[in-house]
Amino acid sequence: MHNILLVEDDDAIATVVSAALEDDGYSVTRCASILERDKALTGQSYSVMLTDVMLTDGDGIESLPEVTAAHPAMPIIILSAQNTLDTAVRATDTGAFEYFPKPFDLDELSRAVNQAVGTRAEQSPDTEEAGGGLPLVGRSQAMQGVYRMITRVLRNDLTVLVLGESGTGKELVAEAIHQLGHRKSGPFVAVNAAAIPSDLIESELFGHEKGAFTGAVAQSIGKFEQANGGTLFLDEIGDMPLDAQTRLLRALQSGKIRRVGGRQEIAIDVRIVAATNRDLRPMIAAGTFREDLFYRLNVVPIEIPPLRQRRDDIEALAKHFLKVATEEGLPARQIDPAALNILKDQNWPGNVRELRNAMFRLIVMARDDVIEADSVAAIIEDMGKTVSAITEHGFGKTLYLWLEQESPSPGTVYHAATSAFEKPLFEWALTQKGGNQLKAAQLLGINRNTLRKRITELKLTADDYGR
Ligand SMILES: Nc1ncnc2c1ncn2[C@@H]1O[C@H](COP(=O)(O)OP(=O)(O)OP(=O)(O)O)[C@@H](O)[C@H]1O
Repeated sequence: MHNILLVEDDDAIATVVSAALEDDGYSVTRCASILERDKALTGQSYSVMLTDVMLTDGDGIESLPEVTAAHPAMPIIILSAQNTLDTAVRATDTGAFEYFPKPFDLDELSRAVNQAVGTRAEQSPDTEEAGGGLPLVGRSQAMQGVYRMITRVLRNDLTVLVLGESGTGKELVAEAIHQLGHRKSGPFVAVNAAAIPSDLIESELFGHEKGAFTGAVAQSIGKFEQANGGTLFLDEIGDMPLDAQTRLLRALQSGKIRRVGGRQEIAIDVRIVAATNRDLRPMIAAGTFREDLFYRLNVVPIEIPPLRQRRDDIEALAKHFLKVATEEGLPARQIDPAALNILKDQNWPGNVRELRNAMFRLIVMARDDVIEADSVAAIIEDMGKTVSAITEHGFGKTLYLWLEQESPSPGTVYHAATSAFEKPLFEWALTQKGGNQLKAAQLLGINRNTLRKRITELKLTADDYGR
């Protein structure tokens, strides 16, 4: 059962609030002063703390930084009769989860408590989840900040822009906003602007009517319409071509879309969450990203710090991935503390995704049940070689390393090496061109028949890249 700490010196309010919370199935510990609060907090943990601001023995906000430092995972909800901007700002500055000016609506307060309990990091020593089984692991101060921002957008439809390096968990945050928010019964639809050929983006977003362009053999419903009533996640927004940006802006401004080749305007009801790993400001300056679209999207920015700035999360994440791997059918493994320490020392340029991949590799390679420090050191060295080879020595040196590692048998070296680089190259070109071999060949600057022949030899299926 969740225990709520209620710090309120007005007896009437305290009685009404605790009755409402008890009705919701919580147990409530009441106190009427800062002194009592501090006593109640000693050696005890609570799922949520609700606190008044003006208490008989002082200011309830002033001493919050100490409370947060001692109980970083406990969301704090501030109840205040001083409805000034200053109190709201001070409350927000202390990192409070929510701020309720008095008089407040009890139903709203109880919803906020439910959400705070759901979003709170679990106290399990191994992994923590941000409510509803969502695998957002990590209890660092930095992630607490991210969770708090998430909770601020759950009960509204404000547009969110999730920022962070590649692999930091932007898509997971978008999913959390959807699944914990009031649109959770609607669809969650994701579009990756970087993965769609630029001439298809508009049709992908807005759909098209039959015959709208060559190849439009049937009517198609776009992502906006698919996401109706739910959330549309626009990933890699910085990679969207300018004309698509213009149409997107128009749709966001008017709340209506028009299918490509269509006449009718269709009203849409979607919450937008956009994400990018690019710095959009220089792109605005360079004219490759529309400034007005940026302001439309950047209503609530949520920035996820890179993993190297929240090393406290590495252990929980590593253990979480051991569990995920077992759920996916891989053997159960433990990790040695010395091995964990090596993981904690790394810089992880590919962030959580890179750590996840490293953990899966370690699980597959481990000789016994425990992942030891020497295996971690070996794969770190390996990963380091690839990254530094590419950044420091370029492609040629990377190829040398590849040859050293693979040592193809004599007489097959040329064939092995060209196949090794042709395969990802062709996959990339086909993805860029939606599986269209002619366009992929034009992009590469090679003959279409050569491409077709090599696709067969390399056992690639062009259709896999079409949409
Ligand atoms: N806090 C986290 N807890 C658990 N798993 C995480 C967390 N953050 C990221 N991951 C995992 O790391 C991987 C990358 O996350 P995700 O795809 O959300 O990153 P991203 O920032 O959207 O990346 P990109 O910019 O490359 O699209 C996924 O497998 C995701 O499940």
